[in-house]
Amino acid sequence: MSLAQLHHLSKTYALGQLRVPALTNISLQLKPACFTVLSGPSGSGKTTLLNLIAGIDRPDQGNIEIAGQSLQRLSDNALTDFRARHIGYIFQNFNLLPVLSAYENIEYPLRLNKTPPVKRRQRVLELLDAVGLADKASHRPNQLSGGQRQRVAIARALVHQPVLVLADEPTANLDSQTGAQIIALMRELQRVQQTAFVFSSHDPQVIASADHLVLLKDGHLLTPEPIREAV
Ligand SMILES: Nc1ncnc2c1ncn2[C@@H]1O[C@H](COP(=O)(O)OP(=O)(O)OP(=O)(O)O)[C@@H](O)[C@H]1O
Repeated sequence: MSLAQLHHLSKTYALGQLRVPALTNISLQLKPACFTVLSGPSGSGKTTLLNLIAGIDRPDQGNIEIAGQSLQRLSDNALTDFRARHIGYIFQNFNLLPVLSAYENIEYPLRLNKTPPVKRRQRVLELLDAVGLADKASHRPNQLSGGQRQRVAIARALVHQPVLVLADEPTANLDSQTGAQIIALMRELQRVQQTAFVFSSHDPQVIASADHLVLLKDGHLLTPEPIREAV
């Protein structure tokens, strides 16, 4: 079974008169509850591909289907709504709201999708506990370490029970020990919540944890490794 299918995606950026081809003819299947890592040299198109899968940007050619929904067919508003309901995104710099506490940052997507207060509270407390931050609920981002901020970002990405969580270089701003803890945490959440994760990364620790390694070079897909069974 496939969770997401990418069909012949291409994307070119315009930079003044210059055209920069970022992705060329990418076709790929993403399996449910699987750890997929996009790797490749700087500028190979990893972030561009993540942004297309997330529906943050649209391809020039090709189509993406996630859980049976063709993203191409959705209007901009419907795409935003689809993203809010089905996709979680962990940004490289975490993108937490500085004036909100850890609790409020995690709760934010549930406020947006109008989850009733009692359910919101239950789910936020569950996630705070799952990422080991139950005692830091009232801390603001500037009162947390880098690894703790990353945990808040992970909890926020998972709180609305998306089918797919995307992360751009999830360990890039962490020391290697904290990075290893974050990978182990995401593995555990993947197992418990049955969510699929797709990361972009150069980090050998992240690459070693992949069920499915996808290599990009100059916007082209190199032959992917066979998919290992998800644990
Ligand atoms: N907004 C943009 N305008 C013009 N060119 C862009 C833009 N964003 C990315 N590019 C170009 O598209 C190509 C792919 O960029 P992308 O950021 O997807 O690569 P990446 O593999 O994520 O790189 P890195 O590992 O350095 O983050 C690069 O040549 C980059 O310079």
